[in-house]
Amino acid sequence: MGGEVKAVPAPDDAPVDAPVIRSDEPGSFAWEVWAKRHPALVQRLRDASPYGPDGHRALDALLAELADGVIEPLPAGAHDHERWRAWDRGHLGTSWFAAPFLWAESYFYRRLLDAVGYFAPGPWQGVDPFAPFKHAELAGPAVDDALAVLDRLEEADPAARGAALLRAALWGNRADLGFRITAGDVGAGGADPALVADDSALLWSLLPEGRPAEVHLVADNAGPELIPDLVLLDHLLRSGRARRAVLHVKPHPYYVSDATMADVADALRRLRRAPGRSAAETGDRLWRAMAGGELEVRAHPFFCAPLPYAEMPGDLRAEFAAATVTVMKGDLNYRRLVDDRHWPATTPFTERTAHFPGPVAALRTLKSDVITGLDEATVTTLESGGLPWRTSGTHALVQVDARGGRDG
Ligand SMILES: O=P(O)(O)OC[C@@]1(O)O[C@H](CO)[C@@H](O)[C@@H]1O
Repeated sequence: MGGEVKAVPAPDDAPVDAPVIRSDEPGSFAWEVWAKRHPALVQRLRDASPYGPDGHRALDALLAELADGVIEPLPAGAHDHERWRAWDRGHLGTSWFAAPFLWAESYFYRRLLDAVGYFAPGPWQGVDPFAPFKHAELAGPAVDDALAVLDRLEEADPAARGAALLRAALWGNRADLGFRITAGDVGAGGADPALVADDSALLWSLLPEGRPAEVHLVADNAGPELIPDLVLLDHLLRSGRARRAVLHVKPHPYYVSDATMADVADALRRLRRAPGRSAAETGDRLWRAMAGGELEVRAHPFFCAPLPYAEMPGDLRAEFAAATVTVMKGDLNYRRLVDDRHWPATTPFTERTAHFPGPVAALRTLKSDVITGLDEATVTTLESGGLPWRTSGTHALVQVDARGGRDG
């Protein structure tokens, strides 16, 4: 088991006593990620790209370091060496398993890019190692099938269409349900038993039609998740619920499928050439919105930082402070929003988001241990089911803190 538990600076003066999630408990979700998922990922990378001996050697060395070494710093010449020294919280030189899961995994992806020569001058510079997986997902017929549903949604009234698109963006985070909206879902508006919390009415109330809202969406995964995110932004712009939309993506490849600018461009091209009329029109509208500035993509370095959002730098804080609402997509953004700790599940979501500089909404399928904002009855039902509801992606949530900026 890990040594000293180092507290991440708290966003306020309240004592933070929930234990940080680490990876040193065999059998835990975080432990399995290191022991199984990452070695398997390295093998997939070797199979997907024809790396030379240097690449294979660097991947071998990284795997050996993960298994029984300590966390090594970036090479002194790395362009972001200083940035990572600033982001270090004393974990360099310690075991990967003892460091906080959030910190260590973020740094693992940074080191993986080094191993495959992503940043170094040479033939692999700028080549996304995860691109083969992303492209395969985007090219699949499942995306066409999912997008065909948009034609049917055109017939729904705007509120029902919005509800369906919000749900598609939410379940898109599971990356296999994207647009599989059945006719019954459109406009049904009923409670979804797989939602452990649903503040979607509060989210819509922040975006009434005709107000000059600026919506920020912090993207998670590319392809089957990013497409419904883009379609949702198009809906908000088109229905007059937003005047401007800002899409935040990662500045470089991360967590396998996280979206970068290149993935946004691929998704928009995919929409434009989709067989369904509505999908192609949506792609064209978004293309024009990019040209006109109504849709802007940004890629702040902090989106690949190993730290919670409570520690975001001032320039990013100012961007979110100016937003009518910021929508955080996915599991990792949730972990960074509420801080990656073993919180009691009934800890109020709004208590954990008081540091955020403006109204914020989380759209997340549950894929890791952290959870907040549940009521007692929901927790009892979930726990009595005996299933891994926190980590299996079978459940999802929409949680909203409409107040924003309470910690000054
Ligand atoms: O952010 P996402 O794509 O929804 O999920 C990221 C994720 O798959 O990666 C981590 C484990 O590798 C977990 O936080 C989570 O399950």
